[in-house]
Amino acid sequence: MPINCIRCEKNKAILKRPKTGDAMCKECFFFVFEEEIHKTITDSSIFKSGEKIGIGASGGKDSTVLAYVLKTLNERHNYGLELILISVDEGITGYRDDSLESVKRNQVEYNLPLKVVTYDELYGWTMDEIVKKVGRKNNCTFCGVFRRQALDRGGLLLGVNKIVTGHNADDLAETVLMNILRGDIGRLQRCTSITTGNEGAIPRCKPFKYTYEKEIVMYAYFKKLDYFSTECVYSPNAYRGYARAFIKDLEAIRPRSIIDIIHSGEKLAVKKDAKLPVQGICERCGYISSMNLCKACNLLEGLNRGLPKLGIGKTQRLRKIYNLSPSYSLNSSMNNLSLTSSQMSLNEESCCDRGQNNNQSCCSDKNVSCQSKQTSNRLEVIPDF
Ligand SMILES: Nc1ncnc2c1ncn2[C@@H]1O[C@H](COP(=O)(O)OP(=O)(O)OP(=O)(O)O)[C@@H](O)[C@H]1O
Repeated sequence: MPINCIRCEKNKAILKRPKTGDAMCKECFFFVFEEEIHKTITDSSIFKSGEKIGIGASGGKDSTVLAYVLKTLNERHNYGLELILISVDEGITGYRDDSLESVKRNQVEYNLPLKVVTYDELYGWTMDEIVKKVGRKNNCTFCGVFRRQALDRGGLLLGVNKIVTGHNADDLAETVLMNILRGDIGRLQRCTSITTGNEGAIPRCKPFKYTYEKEIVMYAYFKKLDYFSTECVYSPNAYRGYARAFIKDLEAIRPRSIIDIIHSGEKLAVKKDAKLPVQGICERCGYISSMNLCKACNLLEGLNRGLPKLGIGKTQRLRKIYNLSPSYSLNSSMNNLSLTSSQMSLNEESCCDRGQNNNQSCCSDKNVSCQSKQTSNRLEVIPDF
């Protein structure tokens, strides 16, 4: 016998909410799904009116739904935000080129500006080329490190105040679990925060922190959103895959498990005297780093020197073996970061526009290009945006 929607009590229920098991009609599901995200946003005061927000848009389901829902909520609740899509093209043939086509269609559909930054322009390497060099085993390390930085670089070029990503509750629960398994208390402490990166780079926010992946898929399906759903052609992160499978098993028995793991992660406190990595900046490119050289610079140096394993694993030890000093000057595209697609040079943007503390003196005029050689390859971090 058909049952009625638990919320409106009028329409026929056509779905069962994965998160709660509630039987609902389509319209009520859309509304509660969106309003739960609105509550997450307002409870944690993620945004301030007038801010420019970059949406990390990969063309996948999470970021497509994120763009659609943020646009909806921005209009419905008058957030007063300027929304921009930022896509990173890692240079993965048969994967990112196709997913970027979805982003471009959504850009038109949602009437939002789009900025695409590419690994090729930023680092002088595409992922296809990197995989040829390093093989399939460690390529996810390169991709993850470069993507994180590339999104920040795109955000800096556009002058965004924050970047939002489509990381969802399942992703967070996996990350909590992985950090526990690795005993990584530094990351464990940070990973459940809805906003990260306040200490240096552009703050990153996760409005889907409590949103279940299954509900995102359901929402995208019933809204008929245009997204790309193929897995990356290069080997997936195996370790995360096991954590994911374990969490899916737990969810099947008890859907609350996902939220419970996130809440446990939030409640885990780190002893005051525990030694945590100290956040500084990379002495080569200026990006946030707890070491002299950031991970991206290490990986890039390895690639450019024909030592692709240099940045993987125990970097410091490998640098000693290869007798490499952190101040070695890298003659690569990192030293001349210039985004041809926008005709904007990071060199100018970074040292002139953003006023990083230790570069304050390099120039004060917003429109003047700073010629300082020393700072020319620095990615500006924004201590207080
Ligand atoms: N190439 C990219 N360009 C811009 N943003 C990206 C890119 N890849 C990932 N992101 C951002 O990081 C989030 C998490 O990425 P992840 O690789 O885990 O993919 P996912 O969980 O499949 O998400 P999606 O379904 O949006 O692709 C995405 O939702 C998106 O906001």
